[in-house]
Amino acid sequence: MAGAISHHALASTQSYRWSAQSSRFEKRTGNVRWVHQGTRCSVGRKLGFVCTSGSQQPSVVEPFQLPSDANSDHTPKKSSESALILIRHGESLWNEKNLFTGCVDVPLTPKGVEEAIEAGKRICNIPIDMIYTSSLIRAQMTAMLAMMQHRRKKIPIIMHNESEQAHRWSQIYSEETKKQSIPVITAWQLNERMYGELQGLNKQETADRFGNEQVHEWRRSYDIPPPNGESLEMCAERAVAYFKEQIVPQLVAGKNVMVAAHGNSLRSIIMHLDKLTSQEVISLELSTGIPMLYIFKEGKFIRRGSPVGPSEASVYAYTRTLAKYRQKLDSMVS
Ligand SMILES: O=C(O)[C@@H](CO)OP(=O)(O)O
Repeated sequence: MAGAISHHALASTQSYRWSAQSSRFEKRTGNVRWVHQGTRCSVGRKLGFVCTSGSQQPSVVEPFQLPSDANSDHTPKKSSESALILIRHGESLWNEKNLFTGCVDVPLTPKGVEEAIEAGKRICNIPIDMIYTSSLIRAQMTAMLAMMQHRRKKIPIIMHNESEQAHRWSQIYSEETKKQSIPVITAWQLNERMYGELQGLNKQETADRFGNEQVHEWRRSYDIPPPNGESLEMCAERAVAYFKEQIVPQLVAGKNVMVAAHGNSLRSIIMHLDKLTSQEVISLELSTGIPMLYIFKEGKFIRRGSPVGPSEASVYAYTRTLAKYRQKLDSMVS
């Protein structure tokens, strides 16, 4: 039953608890709100995650092959279980100015840099084998800054496959060095939705001009595109297709993957993972710089919220492998 759920999460250092009495998550912090409806939790504004039913309570699952040494490479396992971390980039300069950004390539603000570093601290105990980012610098900065916090200290390295020459010129000729690195794949398919003629316009001024309702429809509806831009549905056609074709096979192979992308490209992926309807996705909002963890197990994605901090126990108890990996890291330090 839904009342059995107790999840920790999300957008701040506080934890949130499911209340059986009120049938909803009761705490609200900053711009995060959770609303529960029925056994499948839906989505309030600034969603941290969609909660799960009682059958998906945090659990320690059967072990599979553990990394024998956390200092060694995190060898992908023949397992049906792996971790997926989704993270929206930290605040960008145009988020700060409240401008429609879409595919315009703007960097993070100092606050966005802080958010990325903070996000990295939260996931610093989770082994990551591969990173996918969009082709936009705000997502790439976020991924890199977050990885700088990882306790394992592997180096994220961007794979340059844009031409045969770029690929050849970036070869690494040391297996040992390769083992100490994490491949970063950049893909335009994970870019923010193209906002068309709204790109560069102020969101408030646009709402004043066209009305709140119209602008909300452009920003959050599933199938209504902004003028000459992409609807969420159009964005999903490329982002979800890429996710299924390129990222899922890595998870199936037992690799742990981080995806650093954007509000709307991630909304479309979360809509797919959580099987949200086109109505439900309207109220799905993602905060900047908040990592969300899914466990991929036996072909299913199980939402596990966000590590509140590096020392939080619950996320690492979701699978025995994550717990063991963290123990190894702890023992290396002590
Ligand atoms: O401007 C954008 O590109 C996006 C994300 O910042 O805005 P919105 O939240 O309105 O989809």
